[in-house]
Amino acid sequence: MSWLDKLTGGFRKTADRLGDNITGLTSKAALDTSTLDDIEEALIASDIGPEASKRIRDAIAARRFEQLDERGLRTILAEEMEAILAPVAKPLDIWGFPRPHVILVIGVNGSGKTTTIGKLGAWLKEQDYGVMLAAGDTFRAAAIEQLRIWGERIDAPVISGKEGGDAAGIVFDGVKQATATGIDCLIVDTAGRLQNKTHLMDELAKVRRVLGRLNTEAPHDVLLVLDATTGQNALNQIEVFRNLAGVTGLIMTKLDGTARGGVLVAAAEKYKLPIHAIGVGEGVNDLRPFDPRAVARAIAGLSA
Ligand SMILES: Nc1nc2c(ncn2[C@@H]2O[C@H](COP(=O)(O)OP(=O)(O)OP(=O)(O)O)[C@@H](O)[C@H]2O)c(=O)[nH]1
Repeated sequence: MSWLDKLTGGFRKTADRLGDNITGLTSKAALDTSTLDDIEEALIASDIGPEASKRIRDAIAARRFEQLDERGLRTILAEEMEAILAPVAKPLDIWGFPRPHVILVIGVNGSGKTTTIGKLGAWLKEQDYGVMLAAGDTFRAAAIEQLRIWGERIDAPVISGKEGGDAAGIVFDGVKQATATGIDCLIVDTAGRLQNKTHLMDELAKVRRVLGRLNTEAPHDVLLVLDATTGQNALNQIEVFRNLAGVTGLIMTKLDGTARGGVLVAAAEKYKLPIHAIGVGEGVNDLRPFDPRAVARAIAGLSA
């Protein structure tokens, strides 16, 4: 299956929800105010968020359509969602020296952090970059083990310690070893226990201090991994982690199998943070750079 087919398939449930919500809205003779209101409501009900939904409604109103059939409406929605998504689509750029480029990956437990790190590592390796992983989530032994398994799968070395060990120490070792062995990119897993925010903030601050001592530019990226199935809760997580850790970019995962993929558009409009990639499956090739046109058309239920 091509990646584009996979993308469209991944967004099927989201597109179905949007489709259900807009059904019948275009049968009226003219696109009047009440139809525009209904379209805005349908978008909000599709997790696209109040800000983006209002913006899309205003854009449709400004285009002064006499009438639209359903396919026409889907096309306009795709165009307007693309206009929101395009400014935040930003491929990860790991150029720059000195090496290694350090990516800190943050997010709540279960958001798909470890899987995303594995997939991201595989994607970078595909481009011939040397990749190393660091198991900075020392809170659970299972998390360390899971990262080791991903390391084996993608053939990347993994720096890890004991359960309950010092995350900053592991990151320190990671940078040292990555530097010594000429690794291009070090990807660091972190704990995501929001239950104890002070501890989490202290831990992330310590990791940053240690990194900064070794390389003033590091971490080069702080990527927040979000689980699309949590819908609006994903937006709350942006709010929390932005304040907690300083987020430089987003990766939205689990867009397959959820009807809540519209939250991607909501996040783009509300926070304007770069979106680097999206996850549409658990497999090693299921993370891809964020293509705003393809994603907007997939959400609108149009083939790419
Ligand atoms: N369908 C689907 N499942 C995913 C995706 N990304 C991750 N998962 C699954 O989501 C679950 C949680 O992913 P993890 O990578 O363990 O999440 P985590 O944030 O590291 O969680 P902890 O290890 O508890 O800290 C796993 O079963 C993954 O296989 C995705 O894009 N699509």
